[in-house]
Amino acid sequence: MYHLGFGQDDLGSPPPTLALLSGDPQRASQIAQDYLQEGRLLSENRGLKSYLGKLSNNRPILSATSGMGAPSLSIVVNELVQLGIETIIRVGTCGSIQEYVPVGSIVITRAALCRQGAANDIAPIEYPAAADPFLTVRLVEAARELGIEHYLGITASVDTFYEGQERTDSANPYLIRRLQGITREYRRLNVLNYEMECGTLLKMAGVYGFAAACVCGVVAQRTAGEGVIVGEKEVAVQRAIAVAIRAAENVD
Ligand SMILES: O=P(O)(O)O[C@H]1O[C@H](CO)[C@@H](O)[C@H]1O
Ligand SMILES: O=c1cc[nH]c(=O)[nH]1
Repeated sequence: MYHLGFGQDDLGSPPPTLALLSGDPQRASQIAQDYLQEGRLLSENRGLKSYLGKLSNNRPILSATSGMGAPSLSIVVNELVQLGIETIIRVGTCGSIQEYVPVGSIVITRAALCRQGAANDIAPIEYPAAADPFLTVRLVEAARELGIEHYLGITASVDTFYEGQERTDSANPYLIRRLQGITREYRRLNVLNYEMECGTLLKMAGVYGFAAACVCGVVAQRTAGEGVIVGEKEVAVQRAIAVAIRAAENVD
């Protein structure tokens, strides 16, 4: 595969049909090293690290990198599906929009408000960005079993970390009118969190015919400020990974 940098022949027998997909290549490594058996690097191309390993039930699994944002994710997901991947769990980070969703907890997406340009190349804007219900229930069950504080709900997937998530403490303090007040509006609409890949992933799943779901560790609390709470990020990420791994182990 041109962008992933590996192909069918690298995947062994039986090949994996399941992938965990992280925005951050470091997280893809962490999953392979700390949570998979026999994890080995398949490729590192354009910063996209991909690992092959096994779950505790011996099932093969990929730990891959989407990169940040929907355009990069769309390329990676397309190539993963060409390689036979049938189930994708995004393991991400996010910013909370609701006061009751604290930093350190996790958000499991049941559907996404998809404000992403790349998704419009794949399906009409009205096309639903819905998570696979069975996979999503697996994530919720995993969080319950592991005793991890979790919230199930709607995620806002947008194209920019700063302007699109209504951040003004950045190189661009000016927000165009349609983004001024958008976080408050989403809060009122019961949207739980902001991130940058899930909506496009879920639309691709509907169109291509694979199962997808998303779990994100909360690293920012947008009712309190704009910044990422770096000191609590690792805990949030580890919780999201643990839940994704447990859910993956229970996929049929
Ligand atoms: O931590 P990851 O998976 O990259 O996810 C979130 O973090 C990045 C922004 O900091 C975006 O990709 C966003 O979706
Ligand atoms: O606030 C945040 C934190 C992580 N990722 C995002 O997209 N937004």
